[in-house]
Amino acid sequence: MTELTTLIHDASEIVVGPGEDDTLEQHENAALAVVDGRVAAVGPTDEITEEYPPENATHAIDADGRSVIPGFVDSHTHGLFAGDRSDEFAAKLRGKTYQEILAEGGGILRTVRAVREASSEQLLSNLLGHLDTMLAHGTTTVEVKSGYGLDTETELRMLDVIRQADDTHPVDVVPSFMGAHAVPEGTDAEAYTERVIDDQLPAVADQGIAEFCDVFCEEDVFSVEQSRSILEAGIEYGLTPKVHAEEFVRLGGAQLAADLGAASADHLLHANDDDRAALAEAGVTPVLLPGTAFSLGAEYADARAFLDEGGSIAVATDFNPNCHSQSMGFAIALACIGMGMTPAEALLAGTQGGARALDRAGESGSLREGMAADVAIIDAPSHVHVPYNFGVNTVETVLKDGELVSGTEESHE
Ligand SMILES: N=CN[C@@H](CCC(=O)O)C(=O)O
Ligand SMILES: [Zn+2]
Repeated sequence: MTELTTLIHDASEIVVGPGEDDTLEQHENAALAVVDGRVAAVGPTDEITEEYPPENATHAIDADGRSVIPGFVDSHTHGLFAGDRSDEFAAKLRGKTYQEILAEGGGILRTVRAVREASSEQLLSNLLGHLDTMLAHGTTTVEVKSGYGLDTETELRMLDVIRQADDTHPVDVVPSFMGAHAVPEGTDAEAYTERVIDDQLPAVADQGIAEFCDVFCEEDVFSVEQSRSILEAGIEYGLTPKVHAEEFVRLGGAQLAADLGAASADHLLHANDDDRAALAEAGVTPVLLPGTAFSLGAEYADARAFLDEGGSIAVATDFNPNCHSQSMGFAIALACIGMGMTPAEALLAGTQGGARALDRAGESGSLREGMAADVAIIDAPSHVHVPYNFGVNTVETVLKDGELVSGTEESHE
């Protein structure tokens, strides 16, 4: 006999996921039953509690008029790093550009120096701290990239730390190899591309510690041809491609992502209609990162044009030393206020869309029957309060696989 572990009841609403025509499917005055870490039933409280009485539950949570949503799936972060680049934030405000800082050996290259010097223990402690913050803000699955090592030893060390974090922290951590995040000092893009393909990728594949392979396809970083050769080599090793595309200029990364059938193309600030059509046609999830545009003072990606293509899009934090926010709630607020998405569209993009970008749409990002019971309870009666309360964490309680992992039980007894 299966064991009922958790019952959430008397929620003002439970957001299940995308409904017909990509609207929001939700139940009002709702309950959700969890068996063995999975959603067993979701619907009106009176119906669900008839089948699953609260007194039989191992753990009953009275949501008491609050909104219940799927845990956020943050599908693009560089959340493992060391050092402090807050002075670059100030320099950018005085007019320095991101590319100027990188060309002077700052930016990514500065974080590379700090990561190479940091011990694995220090790196793990940094990442676990960020995961705690993410979890408290409702994120239950997060992608973390390597890419601050730029040599085989440090890239492997980063991926090993990401694996350890996944093993020890309640948040699911999805590892992406990004040896091609920048060209390290003392070499050029062409020579370094060969090192990524000949040295780093075989070692990463040998350890089996990455799921995706990502490339910064950008002017003065990696060309479309170099990006293609890295991602094709990654595919040979079983790594699914992702592309940082059209962030500062329109170079062709989106078309490359479409050609390769990548899981996602990310940033896309300068993508045009042809790029959007190609991504939709190829089923590549566009991942929009409004926090990056916000922190760079750049123009936002054209979310409405992506939505008009009809496919699902993702919104993620891009948490990294240049975009220092772990909060999906804030990214969703920016998606609404900066990119004109509706709260429902932005919420779907931060849950189901993120899961698609990580090839996990059948596992997380919605609260349909059979999905992982990854749940955030909002301290407000509607999911609209997530972006409406921008800059404020509205997440009160988080469950991962049906287990309470953040927030207090007392508040719901
Ligand atoms: N654009 C490239 N990479 C990161 C920034 C990483 C950094 O500046 O450390 C991004 O996605 O925004
Ligand atoms: Zn990135």
